[in-house]
Parts: sequence; structure tokens; C-alpha cells
Amino acid sequence: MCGIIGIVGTANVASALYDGLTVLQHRGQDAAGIATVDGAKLRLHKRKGLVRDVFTQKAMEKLHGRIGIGHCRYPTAGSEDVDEAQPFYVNSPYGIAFAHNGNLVNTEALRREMFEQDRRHINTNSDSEILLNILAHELQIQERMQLTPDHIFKAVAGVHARASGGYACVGLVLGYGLVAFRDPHGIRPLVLGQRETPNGREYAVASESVALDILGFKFMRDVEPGEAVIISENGRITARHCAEGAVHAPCIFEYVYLARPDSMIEDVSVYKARLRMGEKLGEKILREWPDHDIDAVIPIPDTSRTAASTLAMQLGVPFREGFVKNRYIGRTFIMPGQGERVQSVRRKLNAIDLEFRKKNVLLVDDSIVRGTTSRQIIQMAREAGARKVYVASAAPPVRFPNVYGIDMPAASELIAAGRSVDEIQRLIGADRLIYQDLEDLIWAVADGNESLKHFDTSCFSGEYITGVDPAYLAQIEMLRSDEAKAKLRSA
Ligand SMILES: O=P(O)(O)OC[C@H]1O[C@H](OP(=O)(O)OP(=O)(O)O)[C@H](O)[C@@H]1O
Ligand SMILES: NC(=O)CC[C@H](N)C(=O)O
Ligand SMILES: [Mg+2]
Repeated sequence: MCGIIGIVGTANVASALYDGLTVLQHRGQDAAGIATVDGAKLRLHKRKGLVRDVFTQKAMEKLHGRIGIGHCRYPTAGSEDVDEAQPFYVNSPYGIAFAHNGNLVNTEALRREMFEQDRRHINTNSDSEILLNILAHELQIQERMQLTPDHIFKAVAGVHARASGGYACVGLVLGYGLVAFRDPHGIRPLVLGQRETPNGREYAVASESVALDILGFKFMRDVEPGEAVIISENGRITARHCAEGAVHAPCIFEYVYLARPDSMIEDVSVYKARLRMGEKLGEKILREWPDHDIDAVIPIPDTSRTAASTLAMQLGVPFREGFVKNRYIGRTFIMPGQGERVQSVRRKLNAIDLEFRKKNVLLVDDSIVRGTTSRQIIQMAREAGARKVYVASAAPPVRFPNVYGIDMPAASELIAAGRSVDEIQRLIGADRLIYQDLEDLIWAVADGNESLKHFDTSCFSGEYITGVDPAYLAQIEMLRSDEAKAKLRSA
């Protein structure tokens, strides 16, 4: 996942984009960028690093313009190089800057097609550069001097017809304005907001509603699956569905881990969905283990805290903080290499020994992916004197790669792939391991919005809503495993 944001304002927008990106930082810690339109010029600054480090005072001063987009990246395709940081830019037609959250599953076919049919050279291994070039091509073939919303909608429909995968996107078309769109299944999130200023109304789109909140934009609605929203330079907003008939299937992992708890996605509070996950998990434990001997429920900070609180309540067992997180270290799971992830768990979390001594503790995590966190945390709990260490996961076992914007491409790296719960329990060294059932997870989210009937649950179920070629899965396993990425980095 990455974070994206776009604003059509009445005054310079760079500092609002910057602030928005800082609250989307949890979606991507690898690189960040902002593009603004300054008259007829595009201003672009992007670098590797956290938002606060990428945008120096000097860089910010150059980002003039009252229309702009921003991106923070967590790579799922190509390399971690600065060349693949976003926004991307193409100079023809019109000049377009573009930011993408998600991942395409037909990248290689598109890359060939782009070159052979459309005579477009793609200069990086990024799927986002391909997506931008499709949009550019679909605008180009309409051969219009004067763009209208119709032309842009038609171009987005052309993107939907060719690209397969998850994509929430925001683009700047120079001389025209901003366009935001989501893939036909609405896999990745995107919301729309507005705010009134003395100079008139301003619009913003962002991956999560928390970005609108902190900027003082009023949440209007989610951009709908397959829909494109266009906001012209002079603030006229138009929207249209550019893909008909696709099943709406938002990514359920957003609710489990990716999104901030204070965000609303598809009218569902992420926080409340996590509370319900804890409740359901508690019910399961009481059902399957009525005579449990748990003395305390302890969350593995940060994301699992919400679910752990209701789980403890359900069990009637005290909720205790047993690990303290160093707030200056980022999220472990979205770090690019396994070495960094392992080190980071120990540096990030420290046990409060007294909370463990001679107790049977239930450690709760939102999800267990590679098992990096749970393995170490269980050991730390034992070192702190716990008698029994049980583990519960608010999500079901992650057994299949994610191909829509979460970097878990190699089944071989997932601790639950091809393993039973007993085997996983042994591997992580727990005295007992309990996972949420998939139907309960779905209930926990869907209970917030009855109109949500489907979700992308592929990493739990192996069912890919867009369909996915087994050759693609084999290819990403080969190219994007930690080992492959480490080789690439040292090359
Ligand atoms: O099994 P693993 O491969 O270790 O992945 C799962 C862990 O990674 C995430 O934590 P992270 O530290 O990224 O972020 P958080 O502070 O938001 O919980 C997630 O919350 C789990 O704790
Ligand atoms: N996590 C994402 O959304 C990644 C976007 C894009 N696939 C990239 O690798 O840059
Ligand atoms: Mg965590």
C-alpha cells in the first residue's frame, strides 16, 4: 500500500499536501513525492525516505501552485530506487503527473503492448509508470486540443479495459485539473472531501479520511469503484462511473492492519471494525476453550490494541500493556528487508517484566504474516517470566500472496502457507495459537455497512477477484522474495 493525496485549492497547496502525507505515512515509509502545477509548469520533488526528511524547507519553497498531488511509497513492484518514487510524469499529451496506490497483475503484457502497439517506452519496472502511460495513451488517441471531462472519462474507461489489479489513482493534467479514480472492484481506498475558504471551495482526495480530517476538509464520500472524479482548475467537479458491472470488493486487510483506526473506509469505521474483530475472536476462544487459564490479555503494539481491548472484555480477563513501543521507529511489516524487520522488532518493543512474571498471558496481534513479530515477542514474554504464552490473531492465517498493493508476494515467506495451525504454533513457539475465522472477520467489517457484500480476502482465501495468472504468481515469488530483493539491492 501507498498513500496518495490530491488537492485543488485556492492558494498554494504544498504545505497541506505535506501535512496530509504525514498522516498517510503508515501506508508507505520508503519514498515520498509532491507535484504541483505552477502556471504552465510542473513542479516535482521526490526522494527516498520519510515525508519529514524528503521535504526540506528549500524543496517546499519551490512547490508553488494551488493544484497538487502527493504520494508516499511502499514498493510492490520494480525496485526501491528513487527512479520509481512517485508521482511519475509524462510530458505528452498535455503533461500529466500521476500517483498510484495498488498493484497491477498484468504488468508484463501491458509493458509489451505499450511498446509494440502504442510505441511508448516504459523506463522503470514500476507498474505505476505503465498505468500512467495507459492513461496518457488513452487521452492522446482522442486528439483533442481542448479537453473536456468526457475525454478524461473515456480515457479512464480505456484504463479499466486494459489494466487488471488494484489501483486508486490521482493525476494532474496540466492546463486542466485533477482526476482521481479507483479500479472497478474498488480494492484500494480513496475518499473525497471539500472545505470552504474565504476564496472559495477547495477539494481533496486521499487514501484515507484521516488526511481530510487533519486538513479540515469535510468528508463527502468514497470515490466509488470504477468511478472517476474530475476537478477542473477552476474548481468544477464532475464524476462518472467508467466501468460497469464489476463486483465491489474492497481489501479486507485495510481494516485488519493497513489503515489508521481513525479512518472511515466505505462508510465503515476502521476502529469499530477492529473492536468487532476482538469480540468475535473472544467468542471463538470461549467456545473452543471454555476452561482457559488466561491471566491477562496483552496486545502487541500498535495495531492490535483495539481488537485486544474487546477480546479481553469478552473473556472477562484483565487487559494489560506488556510491551512498550519506541514511537520513533516506524512499522516493521512494511520495511523492505527481513533483516531490518527482525532487528526492528527488538528495538521497537520492550517488555514490562512485571506484567509477565508467573502469569499465563494471551498475546494478541492483528495478523501474523511472516511470523517475524510473534516469534520474537513470544521469546521476550518468556524471558520476562511468563509461565504460559498463548497467541491470538485477529485475522485468519495469511496463506496466499497479496497482489493488489501489499508487499507479501512470496508464499514461501508466509509462515502459514501450506501449514496447519499446530505447525505454526510450534514454529512460533507458542503454547497455544488461535486464529480468527474468515467468516467472522468478514462479519466484523461488513457489520459496519450492510451494502458491502464482497471483499478481497485473497491473502486468506487464495481467491483473487480479478483472476490472476499462475505465471504471474510464480514470477513475483521469484522476483520479489526478500532474497531476490536483497540481491537486487547489492547488485
Ligand atoms: O508476522 P509479521 O511478518 O511480523 O507481520 C505482522 C506484524 O506486523 C505488523 O506490525 P507493525 O510493526 O508493522 O506495525 P504496527 O506497529 O502498526 O502494529 C502487524 O501489526 C503485526 O504485528
Ligand atoms: N504499495 C503500493 O501501492 C505500491 C504502488 C506501486 N505498485 C509501486 O510499487 O510503487
Ligand atoms: Mg504490529
